Amino acid sequence: MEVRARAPGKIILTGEHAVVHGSTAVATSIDLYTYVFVHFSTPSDDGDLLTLQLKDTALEFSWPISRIKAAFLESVLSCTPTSCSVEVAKIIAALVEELDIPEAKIGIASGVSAFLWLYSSIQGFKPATVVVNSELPLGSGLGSSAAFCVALASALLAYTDSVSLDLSHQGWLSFTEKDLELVNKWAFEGEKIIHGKPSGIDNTVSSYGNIISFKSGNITRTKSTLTLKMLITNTKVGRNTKALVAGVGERMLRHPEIMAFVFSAVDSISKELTSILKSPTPDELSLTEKEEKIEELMEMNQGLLQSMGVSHATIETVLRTTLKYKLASKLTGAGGGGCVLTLLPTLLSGTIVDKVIAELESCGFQCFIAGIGGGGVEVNFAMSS
Ligand SMILES: Nc1ncnc2c1ncn2[C@@H]1O[C@H](COP(=O)(O)OP(=O)(O)O)[C@@H](O)[C@H]1O
Ligand SMILES: C[C@@](O)(CCOP(=O)(O)O)CC(=O)O
Ligand SMILES: [Mg+2]
Repeated sequence: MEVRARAPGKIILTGEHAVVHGSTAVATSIDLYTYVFVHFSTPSDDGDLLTLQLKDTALEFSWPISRIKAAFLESVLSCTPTSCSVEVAKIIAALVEELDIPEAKIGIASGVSAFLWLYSSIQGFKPATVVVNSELPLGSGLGSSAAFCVALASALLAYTDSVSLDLSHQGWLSFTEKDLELVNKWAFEGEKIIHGKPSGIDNTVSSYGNIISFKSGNITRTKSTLTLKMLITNTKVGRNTKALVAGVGERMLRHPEIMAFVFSAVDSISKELTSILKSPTPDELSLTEKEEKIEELMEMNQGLLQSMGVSHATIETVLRTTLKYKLASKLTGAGGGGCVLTLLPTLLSGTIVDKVIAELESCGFQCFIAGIGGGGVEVNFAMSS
């Protein structure tokens, strides 16, 4: 029995961090995917191992099923999405500790922990080989952690009675709305292990795709009347979402009144963006006006993110560089390095785009334009690894 799942990454247009504290955020899927392939062992297969191959980091881990059973003491198998208890988190941490992950790749430990929780909760103690690879840069603000959890939850649920999928379907297949809700809830449990306190926006966009407005777990799908073109610049400065989210939480505790105003301003920015995206765009003039308004909202959001303490010297360099070409930018995701978005207005000449990309790349950054607003997670029963 084999299945492959693919889940998209995302960009947050407005509202990161503030969304963790109850503000509205607007995000959209991008056409870069994380793939999870699962081969469930059959009696004819040799061995009794659970193997995890992480292609992006060239790491492979194997556990004898007996070792996992002995560590967990009792089954955590569950039909409904469940949070990892403190006791089980300790057991998983001990299993991960034994792996001796090299210090340079230690960020992967949280992903392996999320894997162990999702695997044992959805599949129990069964031998299998799980292979993960991604088109997304890891830890850069494009939601690789959520895409990992969504693809993993989807592949692990695919053959269970909890979802209804046509197993004879050839090619990529979507889940029903009800099944997507289940996938999304399981993925959120994985994100909790990786992020500590996720808002849930990343796993929701990765599950459902498209453009969404998200506030305190409530999702509004937004049908945009304009096609946004965003340049994504990866500063290549690695960072960790969990630490950045915790940092904003601490600033909130130190300055509750001020931060409440900051979060409320972000909420208004996201609401205004949603209404701009939804309103009709009858002609070129209104398109230009809308793009100018979006640029202003992005600049204001960036200022507020700076006040939350999540910008970075490299992000400021991208902002300064794009401003020379009269282009507006903001960080996307957790910040502290990672990726920056620059709106490329529809009427902007290709020469300017080429020039700005060349200047950003001369600073050592990596630029790309991803397709945005595509569909969410899908599974495929016909593709081998
Ligand atoms: N393809 C992958 N393989 C292994 N672990 C992954 C993969 N994608 C994400 N992860 C896990 O997610 C972490 C990155 O998540 P995070 O800091 O939230 O950044 P982002 O979600 O913006 O990429 C990685 O350090 C790792 O633990
Ligand atoms: C900072 C935050 O708003 C987004 C984090 O996104 P990413 O992991 O940096 O891709 C956190 C969250 O919403 O859970
Ligand atoms: Mg993440």
